[in-house]
Amino acid sequence: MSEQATNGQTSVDEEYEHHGGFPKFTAATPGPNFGPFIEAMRTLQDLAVSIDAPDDVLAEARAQAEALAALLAPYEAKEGEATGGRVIGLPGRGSLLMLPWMIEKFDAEGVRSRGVFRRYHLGGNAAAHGGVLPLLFDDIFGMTVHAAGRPISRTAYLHINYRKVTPLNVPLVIEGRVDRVEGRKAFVSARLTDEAGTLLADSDALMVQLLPGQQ
Ligand SMILES: CCCCCCCCCCCCCCCC(=O)SCCNC(=O)CCNC(=O)[C@H](O)C(C)(C)COP(=O)(O)OP(=O)(O)OC[C@H]1O[C@@H](n2cnc3c(N)ncnc32)[C@H](O)[C@@H]1OP(=O)(O)O
Repeated sequence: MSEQATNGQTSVDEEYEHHGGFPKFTAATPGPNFGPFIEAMRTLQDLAVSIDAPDDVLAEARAQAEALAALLAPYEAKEGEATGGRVIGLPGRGSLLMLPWMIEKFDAEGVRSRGVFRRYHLGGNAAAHGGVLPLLFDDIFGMTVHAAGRPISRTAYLHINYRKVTPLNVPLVIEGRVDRVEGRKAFVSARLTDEAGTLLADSDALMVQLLPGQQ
């Protein structure tokens, strides 16, 4: 823990601990039902984008979905306290927004993650939607700078080369690394391949370290 500055301002070390204006995130350890609950929600997302059901079935589904929302609404928590996104051992860290991929490697040399794009990621003609690849790359870059020991940074730019169509329900691998650092700037890159090593997309991005108090 850093020392408190005598003039009442926070010290540089404390600003570092707060990672700019970000809240400090700690890992969550939910009960055993959280992971299966999130997986069931993903299956629902797959079905919500793929069903062709009669209206009486939709009426029943709507009633059940509204009942589920009413059950959960009293437990809404603010950022940094909600469980989703803070469970290291779950796909996508237990976040429904993130790709449901598992981190395999997380160190200063780089981050590797493996998973599949699912039916709810469909863009067109059996390929992943082009808009979900930046989500995957941006998340791997956030983790990559974190694993490299850099303070919380924001993505200033992110460039993607779509080399081949990205298939659904096929195990894929993404690897990210820090290429170089210039002051607040970390230049990062990542590659998305299939398990045979075929390149599907690659990306490079600039992650800029936040200043004290910066949102
Ligand atoms: C245990 C529980 C689990 C936790 C385990 C997970 C870990 C995970 C951690 C969370 C990780 C969060 C990760 C959030 C990731 C996002 O938030 S992504 C969201 C999308 N990005 C944004 O919203 C960013 C919006 N933009 C901004 O906020 C500001 O533009 C920025 C990027 C902070 C930069 O603004 P600034 O601080 O005013 O800096 P500025 O002086 O303009 O630029 C600094 C330098 O960068 C250069 N630069 C800035 N922008 C650009 C650009 N677009 N192109 C080229 N150069 C640029 C400048 O030229 C300058 O260069 P130098 O002159 O110093 O050489």
